Amino acid sequence: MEGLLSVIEELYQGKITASNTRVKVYKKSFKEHEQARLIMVKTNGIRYILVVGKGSLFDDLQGENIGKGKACPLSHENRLVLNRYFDYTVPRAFGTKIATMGLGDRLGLASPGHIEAIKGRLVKPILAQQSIRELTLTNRTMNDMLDAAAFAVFQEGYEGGYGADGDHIKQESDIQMALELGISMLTLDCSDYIPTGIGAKSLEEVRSEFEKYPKDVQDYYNERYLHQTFDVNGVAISFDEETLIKYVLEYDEALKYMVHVYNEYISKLDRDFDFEISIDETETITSPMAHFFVANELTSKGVKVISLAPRFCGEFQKGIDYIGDVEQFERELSEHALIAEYFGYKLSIHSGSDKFRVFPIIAKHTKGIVHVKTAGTNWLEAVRVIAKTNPYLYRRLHTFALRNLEEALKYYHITPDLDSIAPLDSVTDENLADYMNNDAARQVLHVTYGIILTAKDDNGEPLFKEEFYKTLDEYEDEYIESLVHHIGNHVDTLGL
Ligand SMILES: O=C(O)[C@@H](O)[C@@H](O)[C@H](O)C(=O)CO
Repeated sequence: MEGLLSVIEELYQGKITASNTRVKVYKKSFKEHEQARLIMVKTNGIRYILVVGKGSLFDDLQGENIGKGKACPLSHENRLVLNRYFDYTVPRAFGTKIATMGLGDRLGLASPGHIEAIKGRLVKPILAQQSIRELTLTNRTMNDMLDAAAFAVFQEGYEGGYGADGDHIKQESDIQMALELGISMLTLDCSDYIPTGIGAKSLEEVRSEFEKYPKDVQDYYNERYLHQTFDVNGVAISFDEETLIKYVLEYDEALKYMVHVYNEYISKLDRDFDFEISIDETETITSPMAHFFVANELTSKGVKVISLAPRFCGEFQKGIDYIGDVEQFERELSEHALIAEYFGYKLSIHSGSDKFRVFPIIAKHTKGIVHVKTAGTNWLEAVRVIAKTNPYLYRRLHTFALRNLEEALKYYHITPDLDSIAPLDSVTDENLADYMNNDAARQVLHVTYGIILTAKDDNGEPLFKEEFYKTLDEYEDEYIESLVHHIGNHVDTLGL
């Protein structure tokens, strides 16, 4: 609480000079509401909202009395108070008319940089975006994610609107929980309902599986798709028996789940909402025709999606550029984009971090109406700051990540060439950050975030987490700069 008294006094008098060197004042956060004045500050690495004045906002914010005001911690309860008084701190949906960018923040520290990076661009930020996998691996809750984003928005005085995505949710209990907590977007991960290997089966094999479906279901699909051609914004799509049956076997169960979730939860919401369907985290590549099939079924059942994430050809591995045939990608992407446009939703690009080779293609065909998810790359920028500012910590993280890679591979599919990672003892402290320019090192550090952040020493104390946070706190401006540069490059290359 050192030094807060003088800032509270200044706030009371309405002239913040921020001359107190023990307290960092986030001047952009200054707000007046009726007879209360607020500002965010940091002292000894801890942030507070200082409030002076009177009225219900002053009374509702909970904190310690200091002089003429209060120092309120960034608690969940105080976040809810901010949400009640300042609309811009509440996550909101964006619909289909503007591009959005998922800016996953595994540490709860990246949003100030993200806000700076997208300000004034043709894209809205989904600042709160964490998958159940990420929350589990980092031991965080959905509320931790929502609190961090709302406080960042307040800190930066950013009133342009932001979203909160319950990302890659599979279970109904998680859907319910996330909706109750106030997310504005849900990414329904249907991968558990999509069998793999269907594409490789013979017509006889798939036909005999299809024949096990009730007769009315078989008739339904045959009548809707066989012997017809669909004109999708100039692309002709028609299904032969084998293709149709394979799509039914691949997507029928997933479609049932999508319709169920939409009818049970999404359609009943009394607020605008961005509902995204994800069929990307599976080995089954979504051809444009399969995409059409899924979208056509959803539309006929009244399911309104704001975005849909197909599994594109090639590989969208975490934290590195696109792997695969770029020409084929462009051919297919152009059709995916036309299909999305035809059905009136945004194409969603998952694992969108660092896909610089294909961003111009995505920009060209989606024409600014797209959703791109990033997450791990924001964590990697944090690791870059650690490498530059705390070499000793970086060296320990690096060694630990390589030793524990096997464990992380249970959750992520990556194929790093480990031999291409220079031995740690051959790299000087000044050059440690270069590891963040090596694909294999990036991938290793990308997927081991959970293991690193939750590692404990023999006494059960955090092995890295506290020092990691402390370093980033000390170098918060460097982290902001890094993100502005890196996410700025993403946004530039995407033409947004
Ligand atoms: O790591 C995760 O679980 C998530 O960040 C991603 O799968 C996310 O959906 C994404 O695509 C970020 O690029």
